[in-house]
Amino acid sequence: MIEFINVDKVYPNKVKALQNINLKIGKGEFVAVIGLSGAGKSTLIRCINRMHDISSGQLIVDGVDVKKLKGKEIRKFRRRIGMIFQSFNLVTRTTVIKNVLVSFVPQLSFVRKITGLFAKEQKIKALTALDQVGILDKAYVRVDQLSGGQQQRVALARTLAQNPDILLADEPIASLDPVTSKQVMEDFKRINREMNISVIMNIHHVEVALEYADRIIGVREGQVVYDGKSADVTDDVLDHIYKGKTEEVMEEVKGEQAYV
Ligand SMILES: Nc1ncnc2c1ncn2[C@@H]1O[C@H](COP(=O)(O)OP(=O)(O)OP(=O)(O)O)[C@@H](O)[C@H]1O
Repeated sequence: MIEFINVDKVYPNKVKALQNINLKIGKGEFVAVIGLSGAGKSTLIRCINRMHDISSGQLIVDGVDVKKLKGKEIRKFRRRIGMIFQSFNLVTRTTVIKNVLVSFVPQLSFVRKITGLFAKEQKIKALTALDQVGILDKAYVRVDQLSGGQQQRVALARTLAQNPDILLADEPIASLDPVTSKQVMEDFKRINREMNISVIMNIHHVEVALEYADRIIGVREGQVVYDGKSADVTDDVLDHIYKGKTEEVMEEVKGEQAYV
């Protein structure tokens, strides 16, 4: 369970990115966070694994008060929370399996670290994770020979190899074409259902969010302005979350018409 209690986040430049956030996200939920650019979606997600510190309030993740974690505790805590980024964050000049094995480096002994020797059990875990995302046959292929969608699956496998309880995804399909995006979203959905891993995803594609997520959290100017089932999201709800956008587009259209 992830619980935000009266959470505020103010960046050092005084930008109030989150204001009085109160949320409860249960184990195994698939949540999409939507909203305009700059609304606070990334900040909301990145507070969960302490990539960003909250400024006030309380954030409890599976009974852990995230704000109180220190040093080694933060690293240990993060191992339970996988993070997927838009840019995949892979070492492209090496093989797929090596990229997945990298996730075990913090757990290696000093000798294994300097020799790069991974235990058999770790290799099995890495291969299992690649199988779970359907790219086991690419294990010994260099990452730079893979498509964007396949690279995102490698990133997903690297995270799965750690047996996370929670998967945070920050715009995971932003740089993928629509067909590949669907495949990656199917992977997330399968992992969510079959492994009961909670997924909290920041996503710009509203129609994809509505199709795959069970719950939508709409953020506007740092505040939660909608929290409900995807099936209950109406045009009015979207207008409320994206308030201002329609008027902006209309202004642009009017401007363009003036040129014609
Ligand atoms: N490191 C930072 N330092 C200062 N301000 C920041 C920082 N990161 C984000 N912000 C500001 O906080 C607000 C929320 O940003 P955030 O990145 O969370 O929004 P977002 O909804 O994820 O946007 P996008 O969809 O464009 O990624 C914005 O006004 C942004 O400029």
